[in-house]
Amino acid sequence: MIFQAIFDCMDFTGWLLFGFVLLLLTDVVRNWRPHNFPPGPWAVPFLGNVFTGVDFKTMEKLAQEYGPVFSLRRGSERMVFISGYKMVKEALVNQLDSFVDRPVVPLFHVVFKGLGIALSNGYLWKKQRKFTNTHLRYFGEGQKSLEKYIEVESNILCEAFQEEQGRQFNPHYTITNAVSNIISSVVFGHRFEYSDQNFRKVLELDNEAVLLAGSPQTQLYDAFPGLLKYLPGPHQTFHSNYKEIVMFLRKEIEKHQEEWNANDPRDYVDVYLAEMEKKKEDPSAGFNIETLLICTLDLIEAGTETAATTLRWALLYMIHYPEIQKKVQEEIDRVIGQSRHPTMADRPNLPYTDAVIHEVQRMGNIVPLGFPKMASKDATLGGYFIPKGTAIVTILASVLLDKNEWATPDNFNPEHFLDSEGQFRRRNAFLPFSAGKRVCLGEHLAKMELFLFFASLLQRFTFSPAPGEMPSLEGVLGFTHSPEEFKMLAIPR
Ligand code: HEM
Repeated sequence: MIFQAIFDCMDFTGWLLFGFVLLLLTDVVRNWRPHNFPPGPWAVPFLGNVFTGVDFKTMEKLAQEYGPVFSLRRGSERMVFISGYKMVKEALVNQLDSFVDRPVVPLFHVVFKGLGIALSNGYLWKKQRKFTNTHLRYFGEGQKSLEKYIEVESNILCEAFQEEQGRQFNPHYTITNAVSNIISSVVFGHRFEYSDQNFRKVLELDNEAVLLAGSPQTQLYDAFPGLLKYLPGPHQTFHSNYKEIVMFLRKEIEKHQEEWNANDPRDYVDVYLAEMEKKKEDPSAGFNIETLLICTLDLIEAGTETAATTLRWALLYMIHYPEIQKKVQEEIDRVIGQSRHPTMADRPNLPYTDAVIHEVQRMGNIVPLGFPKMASKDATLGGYFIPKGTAIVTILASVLLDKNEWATPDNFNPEHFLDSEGQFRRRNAFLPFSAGKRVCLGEHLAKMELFLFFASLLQRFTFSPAPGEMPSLEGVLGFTHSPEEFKMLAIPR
């Protein structure tokens, strides 16, 4: 009776208010924080914390306020953030099976569709990762070994720098092309000339996509994919860039299919095509053309942007710290000299150079938030309850810059990786490749690339800023943390 009377005298505004309160209540009930869930800032009704930029600097501030395990809500999805070496190690290493899966990230899902290696799960992920790992490990020997490929490419890169004849230039795409040529040789059996405009376009599209992936406007897509897919915005550029990259990769695969000879496997794609024949009886392992396409995307992308960005940071730090550059060159001159190329066998004899590369990776901090993860089962972390299916972010930046682990966390200091005798010293909190079951698949390859490219460049050149233009060490935040564009001089030694 009372409700009837209220309804009878409600006007349009009253109904609007009533509808809003009802929606608000539904939102509150639907997004009720589970018992003992990690704390976090107050979330705006309906939207959650979409106005909090998910970048490592903001996340560090939140960790100071809420502790090493805290949460945010985007739309109606809750995300848990894990900060600092102690807690990240607990999550990835001590609780090895708790956070193995990837969540569906709508922005990426449009492209990767849960296939391939980096964003797949379960049986398909296990099979694809194992197959790719085996191929990378036994890629080839002698003239076709990974080390040989990197040595040859380092030489070509040095020649390209030489052609600049001491003039100022931006090394961005020459380095990216050189690094990409290593994984391209593994995957497609050939490299791309630095003058190849088609490939350059692919590298530029990828670079733009990686930058866009980190912007708050693009990330808004993850909170409201159903609505935003119809609206203009940076997410549209992101998706159309990937469309073009995928088209490029598809053409390479089609060429391989035409030329395929079961008795003469030349590269990853050829070996994968053979595996597709063998695994016909096991469709859930996912050995088919669509998964191959995404595996090549994973490898080319993860194998290019990361190591190339690290090398750009390396040159930038050398420009900023000429006395450190000089010490690296002196060590290389003493151990290798000028008459032969650096090899992996030289690494144990170049502890200072090795320490500098590690310190570049620590300060470069190129994947600050790691790759997204998901609780594979109900878990407890730092005393908080994390239900199965919750999205997890391990803040790798907070490990590489952890005040409890590094003597001078915010300063470039190769001594972090040297003992009192000047010998190389491993550090547990050095986790740029993450850890646990999802640890970077290309760690071994990346370490070879960084060492051989860096040592070859410093053997042949001295790097300095373009006159009057000391480049910034601030960095640009996208999906990766990369240097701002800079020009430099490469003076032959
Ligand atoms: C300096 C260079 C590199 C860095 C810093 C780096 C870093 C990372 C990180 C942080 C992850 C996420 C791990 C996790 O989820 O816990 C990852 C995954 C991955 N990386 Fe790398 N990476 C580098 C180079 C490479 C290279 C050269 C390749 C090429 C083979 C590669 C292939 C992959 C793949 C396929 C994954 C996904 C693994 C999976 O989900 O099972 N990475 N990398």
